[in-house]
Amino acid sequence: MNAEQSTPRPQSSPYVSAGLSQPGAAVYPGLDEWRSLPVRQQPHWAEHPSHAEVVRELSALPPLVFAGEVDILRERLASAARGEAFLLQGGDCAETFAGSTADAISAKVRTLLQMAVVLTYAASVPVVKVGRMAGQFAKPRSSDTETREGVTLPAFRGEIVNGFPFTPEDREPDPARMLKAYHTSASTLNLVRAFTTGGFADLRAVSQWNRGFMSNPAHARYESMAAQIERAVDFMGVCGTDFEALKRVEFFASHEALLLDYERALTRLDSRTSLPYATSGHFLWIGERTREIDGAHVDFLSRVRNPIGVKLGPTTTAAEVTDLIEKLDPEREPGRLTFISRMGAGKIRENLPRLIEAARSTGSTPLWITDPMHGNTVTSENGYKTRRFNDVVDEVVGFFEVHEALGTVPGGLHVEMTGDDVAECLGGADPIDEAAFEGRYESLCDPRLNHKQSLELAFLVAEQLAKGGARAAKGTASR
Ligand SMILES: O=C[C@H](O)[C@H](O)COP(=O)(O)O
Ligand SMILES: C=C(OP(=O)(O)O)C(=O)O
Repeated sequence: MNAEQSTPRPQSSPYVSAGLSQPGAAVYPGLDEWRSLPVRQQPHWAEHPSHAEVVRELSALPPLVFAGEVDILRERLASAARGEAFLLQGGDCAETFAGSTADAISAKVRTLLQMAVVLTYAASVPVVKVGRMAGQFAKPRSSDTETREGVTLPAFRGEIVNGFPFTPEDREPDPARMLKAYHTSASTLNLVRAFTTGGFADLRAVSQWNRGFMSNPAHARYESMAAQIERAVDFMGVCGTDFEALKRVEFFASHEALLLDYERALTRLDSRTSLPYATSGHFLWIGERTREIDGAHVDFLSRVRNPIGVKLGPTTTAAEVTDLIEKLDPEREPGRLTFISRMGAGKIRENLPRLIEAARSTGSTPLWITDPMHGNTVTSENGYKTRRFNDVVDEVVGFFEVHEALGTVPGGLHVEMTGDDVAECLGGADPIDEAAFEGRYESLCDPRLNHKQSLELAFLVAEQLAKGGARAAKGTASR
């Protein structure tokens, strides 16, 4: 595990000490077991005067996603694990309440749809689209505190916990923020659902998704691909094809299941099966700092039916991988478990193979995806957290190389990105330099790819996928 983790601090809840589950929350055997385990990266707010009331209110609110949708995503992820689809997962490092505007959500969704079109068209592979959005409000931190000019305050842990401004009032964790996160997630999801089913995502509008974005090389390449797609669609129209299927896209929401008070309060029993689902998002992942096998996060997520991801950093051992499989996917259920490797460009080729081999030895076929962001964070000369686009690309290429060498499936990409024209990651075809950070660095935590860099990465991934597809086809032909 990571040396950055803070000390485990078992926490208690008034409900647990009373031997009760939260009023209104799903009651199911084992769902509260996590409360007796070491839990990392939580605010210490159980004694806050509004904590119990907020949890009670959250427990009574409607689910944000439905169990049936979650089951569909599990099936889609199973196809990706078999190599029949590719998972594209992306969004902000940390969503913000004020930043959850219609324009920002639209730009993010359009960018993801553009990336998906590039992957689908250039590599002939269906893309499972998952936003890192409508719930990505909690952040694990390397340190519990932050010091500026001799003043030490609690670290910013995402707007679901505390505020970003460096004042004692803002940095004080406030449970009422969980309600704000819930309502912001609900309005974001509402708009995403409208965008993806109400005509905005119609494939016949593929070139319109480019409108409003700054012109750049990836943009021009996209325009030319969009024109080809539109010609093909027109041709199909002339042939009498029914376009209903092109009008809407499936789009799922995901976030790191970090804040267990929130996740537990939003867990509901599915009316069809009476099984527990975390209804804060379709896909939830466990972060690199909270994936210890005997910890609260792994235990809690082992008990819900959602597809679960686990981040695997450079120190992950083969034994940790097999233990995670036994705990999170004992039935070896297709689509249940996704491993998100985030090794760093310099380490992936050496570290990933033994983890894949370990998983293979258990008879499990998890979905393997790459997060080429989190292992490649550096600090710029002018003091910003950043990532070099070339490192991101190198980690992606390493991921494909490792899977090709082992004959396994490189199943997806997980990126921190935005549809906005920010300057947070260095490089790209229309290069961002350090000076640009001064006016256009907006992330409250980690650096994101901007719209151009995201599109450029999609073209590069599509090339890798197309090469793999061509090799597979050749292999099949010669068999
Ligand atoms: O997004 C990931 C983590 O929350 C982030 O990298 C932690 O950053 P820190 O090391 O600045 O706390
Ligand atoms: C914290 C994150 O990543 P990791 O757990 O891989 O560090 C994240 O994806 O926001």
